[in-house]
Amino acid sequence: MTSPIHNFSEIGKLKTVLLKRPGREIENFTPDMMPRLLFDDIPYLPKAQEEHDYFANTLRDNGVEVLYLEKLAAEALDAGGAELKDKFLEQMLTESGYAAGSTHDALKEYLASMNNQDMVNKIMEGVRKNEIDFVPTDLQSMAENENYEFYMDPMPNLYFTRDPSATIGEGLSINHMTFAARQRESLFNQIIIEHHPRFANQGIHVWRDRNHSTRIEGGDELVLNDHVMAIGVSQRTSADAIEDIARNLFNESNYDTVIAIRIPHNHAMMHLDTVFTMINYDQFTVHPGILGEGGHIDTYTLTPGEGDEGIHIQHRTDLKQVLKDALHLDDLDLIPTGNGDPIIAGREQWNDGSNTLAIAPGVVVTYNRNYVSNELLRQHGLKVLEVISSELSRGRGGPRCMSCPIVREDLTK
Ligand SMILES: NC(=O)NCCC[C@H](N)C(=O)O
Repeated sequence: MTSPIHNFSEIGKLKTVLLKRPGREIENFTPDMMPRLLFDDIPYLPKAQEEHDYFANTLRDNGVEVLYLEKLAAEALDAGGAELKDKFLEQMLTESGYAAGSTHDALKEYLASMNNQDMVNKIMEGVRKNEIDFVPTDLQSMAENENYEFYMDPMPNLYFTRDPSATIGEGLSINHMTFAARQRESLFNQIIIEHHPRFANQGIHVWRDRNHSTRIEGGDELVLNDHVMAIGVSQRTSADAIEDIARNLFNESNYDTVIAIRIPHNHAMMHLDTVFTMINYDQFTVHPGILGEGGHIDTYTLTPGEGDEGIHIQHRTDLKQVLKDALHLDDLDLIPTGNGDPIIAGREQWNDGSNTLAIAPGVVVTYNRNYVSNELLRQHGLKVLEVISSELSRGRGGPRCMSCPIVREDLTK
């Protein structure tokens, strides 16, 4: 049986990818909600959709099948029938703060009356109070949220499909994410894997599910090859979650090495892939701002062994040598974002200059606005496909963040 998920590298020719076309959720909020929703500005939706379609078409033009999260979620619900729709709604409402009570009942009636696609879109874009003709009588609505406009918040970060789940080999992690603004997102991934005809009952391994208190996000999970991963210890991914997934991978898959890389814990660099990506067999982008004196950074290589609960950990700080050893390479090209200039590097990293999506070894998709980093990539021999990025970048994510690979061809060397 061919697995519907097959992803053994960061750079193998991309065959199928999961995207989310930005919808009303990216403009259904006010400036004072932005920090909590992890946005830095209010995007202009028609332009963001145009840019996203350009991104999707760039992938299609290069032989990639594009799947859409919102469509798969509705199809999964169609496949699961009335029972699944009810179960999903109960879970979504509970995770939105309404486990029971009159507001729960009104929201459930409102959402359940829609067809599955409309319901999925509505949940994603958020439910405002003025949409439902109902006067709440429960204490939560009366005493806590009286002046708040929303019953259910929008989920504007959904177009960063990289993060709520991450494909690894012929399986995936379905992630418990850090901030409330994103925690409901992975429920869509869960119903797709469990109920969509393309994925359900196909023996897909879930290396780690979303029912955890410890945190991990896909932007930190890099599949370097068919047995080595790199995972960021970051604002969004905790060390205990890395140990947990490493243990599961060591026990249940061919993965035998996880390199945990500690990066600064801040909004601009919230995931490892905002500062470090693999783009060819022996080439990586790296933001100079994560490297200390002499190019050092804390790395912890986890392998099966006799340490804590069967894991051996080696601490080293020479990133280049750590990668060369793990990938059995004689040399390695670490390409600095912004060509190492501190002002350009800081500026371009902010707009995802390090966040490249490799669609084949040495072929990358990047934002056009990062022209210094793009030119440098070309000088280092890469083929760079630029996509437009004025509105999409306001959410603080680039081409890798906006894509979840489902199938990549295996590497040939
Ligand atoms: N992999 C990524 O780095 N994704 C970007 C996520 C941006 C989003 N606004 C967030 O803060 O979660």
